[in-house]
Amino acid sequence: MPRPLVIALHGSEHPGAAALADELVTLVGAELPGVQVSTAWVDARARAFCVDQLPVPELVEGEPVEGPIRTAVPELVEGELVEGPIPSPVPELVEGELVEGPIPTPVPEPVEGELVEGPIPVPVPELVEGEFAEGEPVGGDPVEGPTVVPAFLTAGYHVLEDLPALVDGGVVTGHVGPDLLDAVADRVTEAGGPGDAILLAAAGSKHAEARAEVEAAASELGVRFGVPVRVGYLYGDGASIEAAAAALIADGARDVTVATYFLADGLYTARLQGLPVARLSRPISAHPVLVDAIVQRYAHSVGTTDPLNDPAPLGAHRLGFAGGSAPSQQGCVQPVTAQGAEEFLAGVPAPEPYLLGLHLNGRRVVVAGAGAVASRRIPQLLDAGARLHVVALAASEQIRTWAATGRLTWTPREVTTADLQGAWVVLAATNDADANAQLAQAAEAQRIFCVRADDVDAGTARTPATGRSADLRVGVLSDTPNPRHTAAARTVAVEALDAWASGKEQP
Ligand SMILES: C[C@@]1(CC(=O)O)c2cc3[nH]c(cc4nc(cc5[nH]c(cc(n2)[C@H]1CCC(=O)O)[C@@](C)(CC(=O)O)[C@@H]5CCC(=O)O)C(CC(=O)O)=C4CCC(=O)O)c(CCC(=O)O)c3CC(=O)O
Ligand SMILES: NC(=O)C1=CN([C@@H]2O[C@H](COP(=O)(O)OP(=O)(O)OC[C@H]3O[C@@H](n4cnc5c(N)ncnc54)[C@H](O)[C@@H]3O)[C@@H](O)[C@H]2O)C=CC1
Repeated sequence: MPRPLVIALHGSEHPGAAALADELVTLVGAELPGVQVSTAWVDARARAFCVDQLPVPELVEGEPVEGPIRTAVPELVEGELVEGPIPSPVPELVEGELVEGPIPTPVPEPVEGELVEGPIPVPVPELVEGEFAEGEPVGGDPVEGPTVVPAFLTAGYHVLEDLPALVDGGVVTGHVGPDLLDAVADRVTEAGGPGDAILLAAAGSKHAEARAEVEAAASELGVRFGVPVRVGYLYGDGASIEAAAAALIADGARDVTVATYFLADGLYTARLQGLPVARLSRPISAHPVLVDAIVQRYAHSVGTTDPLNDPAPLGAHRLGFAGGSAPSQQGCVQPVTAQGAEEFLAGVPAPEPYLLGLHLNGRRVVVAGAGAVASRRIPQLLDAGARLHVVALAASEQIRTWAATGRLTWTPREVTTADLQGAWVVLAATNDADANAQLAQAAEAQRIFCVRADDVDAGTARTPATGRSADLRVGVLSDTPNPRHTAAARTVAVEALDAWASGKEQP
């Protein structure tokens, strides 16, 4: 029974918000066959408007949600597209009983009036004020509660306080914002930008950390497009959008593109129309990058055995550009140059790796590739208690066995930088140098240590030969990486320590 997915959106009285919710349910649902996907709006007044069509006061960020969170799942009719945000009760299904009324997806080919066979999917949850309903599937395993993916650009009030307080018995993943720069950049290009400067238009927040996320997005956009970028806020502290536009113009910009840092059109984006700029990019909307970010977070959450204790879900993790042209200083450790080698040979001491014992118990470690190298290193990571996520096109028999017995998760597909979400360490051990390079670069940007199996100097860590003697752990690296020499030295060290220990024990 796959865990249901709830995509949490801010919500707005503007029809753009409901349209986005519908599109996301369709597009994300298509990526996650068999998973019940719904949306929920966090903002109470926006929801009230959409559900009841009542006028609402202007939205004010930072106010608690009152009343129930409602999913935007409308009455479900088999064979018809979901339209509109109005929820309606869906009958509970009982195995062996006649199905009456509308049939909730994803019942496999349900026919009204016929007996339901096989496992019964959890019904669309009946909503309880202040929490998500917990469904008990009839005759199946208990459902652990939904995975809630906050479709928010920054971790401000709603993501950090509001949403976690509302979710009971499920898991809230990290917000999607850190993954969406590619989508924002696409929208800028699509609009004919960037021109000679970019004005990044964001909602704003009272949380300084949330504003820092926007500033970081701005600087990454600047790197990508090579033009000045300023942030302008439509709400909250920080420079207003009008002030930021004026500042860009005062700096000489004459061909400004507004990069709209919103998921959908809403109350705020209307204000962008009056700005003295050359062009506006459209909101991110249902960009494939957003769909992928939601799918990835869901996939990670169901891959965890202990989701509520997962150190990752609420974290904000900035991802680099997937396939983008980041500058070299954002990449990994500089490759060894001819000059570097000469210096080394001339006796200039080279910086050496710092040996550290990592406590990985319960921490997410991502392994890209599942061949010989991954298979050799995974046992030590399992011994350390790491929560292992393997992403690889094909996996060794050993790794498939570990996956089958729940020791780790294996996702059989190409690795992407989004897989780094929540990781503390990544092993780039595919035999695809480009994939390894992209991972290493994105890991560098997020300060996740990365071992590159195919190019030690392009990673930020390397793997020692390890061994144990009684209560001692031995790790050996060599100044010039040399696995055989290193492994042999490890064996010598372990034997010497064993002899030393047995010598001490003798009277
Ligand atoms: C730089 C380093 C970076 C990193 O961390 O990945 C790295 C890099 C490379 N290894 C290569 C080959 C092999 N490495 C092994 C074995 C080990 N390799 C390990 C560490 C390191 N390997 C890091 C250096 C640590 C240091 O010395 O300071 C050990 C110690 C730890 C571990 O991996 O668990 C482990 C001993 C395990 C044990 O016995 O306990 C075998 C043997 C086998 O596979 O059975 C082979 C193949 C057969 C052979 O050649 O002997 C290649 C060539 C690839 C190619 O040809 O394309 C590269 C790439 C390159 O050199 O650039
Ligand atoms: N550091 C070390 O000790 C060693 C490093 N190497 C290097 O490490 C790399 C891996 O070596 P092996 O494990 O022996 O290779 P392998 O061929 O046994 O396994 C490669 C794995 O990468 C996966 N893969 C390939 N492209 C992928 C992509 N885009 N996304 C996700 N998965 C992908 C494959 O499905 C497979 O699981 C090689 O490039 C090799 O040069 C090789 C031997 C030892």
